[in-house]
Amino acid sequence: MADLEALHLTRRYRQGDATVTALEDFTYRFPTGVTAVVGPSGSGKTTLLNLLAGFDVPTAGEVRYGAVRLSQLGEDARAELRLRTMGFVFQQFNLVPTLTALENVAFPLLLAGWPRPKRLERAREVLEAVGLAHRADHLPTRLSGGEQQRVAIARALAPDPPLVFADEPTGNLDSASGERVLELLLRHVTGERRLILVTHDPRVAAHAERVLRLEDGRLAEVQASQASSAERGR
Ligand SMILES: Nc1ncnc2c1ncn2[C@@H]1O[C@H](COP(=O)(O)OP(=O)(O)OP(=O)(O)O)[C@@H](O)[C@H]1O
Repeated sequence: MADLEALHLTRRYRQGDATVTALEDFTYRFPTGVTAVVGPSGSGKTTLLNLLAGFDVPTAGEVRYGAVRLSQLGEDARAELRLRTMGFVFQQFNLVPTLTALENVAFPLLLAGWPRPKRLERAREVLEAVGLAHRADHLPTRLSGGEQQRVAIARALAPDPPLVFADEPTGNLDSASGERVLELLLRHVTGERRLILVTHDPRVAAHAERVLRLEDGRLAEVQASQASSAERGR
């Protein structure tokens, strides 16, 4: 995948007469592999993710994917770019409650225009990879939290995106389920792929090759972690 770079990224919100600076002058070129983003509550982690994914537009600065400047794309083009290149895993799973596990996983493939037999085949394959082939026909309410998050991961990974964003993916899970979910995500990040992982949990951040620490909306520190690609069998 093309380089991913944030340049002087700044996001301010107006709140009545006051201005809140959620992110200020954030510049970083994201290498391939796993990057964790840590920092206290309110330090700008989710704001950063939303800007990198083009869900939100910066007040100043920009995000570049290779030659593409995200801020020069309209909303539809950003949505299209997300469909083609990005996967998302959130703390709240965000599965569609009226769709089965299989249909949830196949959903982004439907949006991307895959024909039905191909998308069902791929969805089955990815559900199998997260150990949930036997739950394919279940609605999310009939799955445990850990299982729901594994379905969400299968959904994020089904189109084989080169860039995956995960915002506190283990935040709602017990430690055993959290470990399993994390392992599934990490397994995907080979070659030129990137995983950008927001977390409060130092045990989760320890799996990243580098840890970015935000403080008051600023990039306060970039720390190389002990985790290495070799360690993860890449
Ligand atoms: N839509 C908004 N309107 C106004 N202020 C906002 C908005 N979104 C975020 N903020 C403010 O921007 C700052 C950064 O918020 P952000 O959600 O990015 O932090 P975070 O590090 O992800 O926090 P947490 O760990 O609690 O999720 C906070 O002060 C927050 O209150």
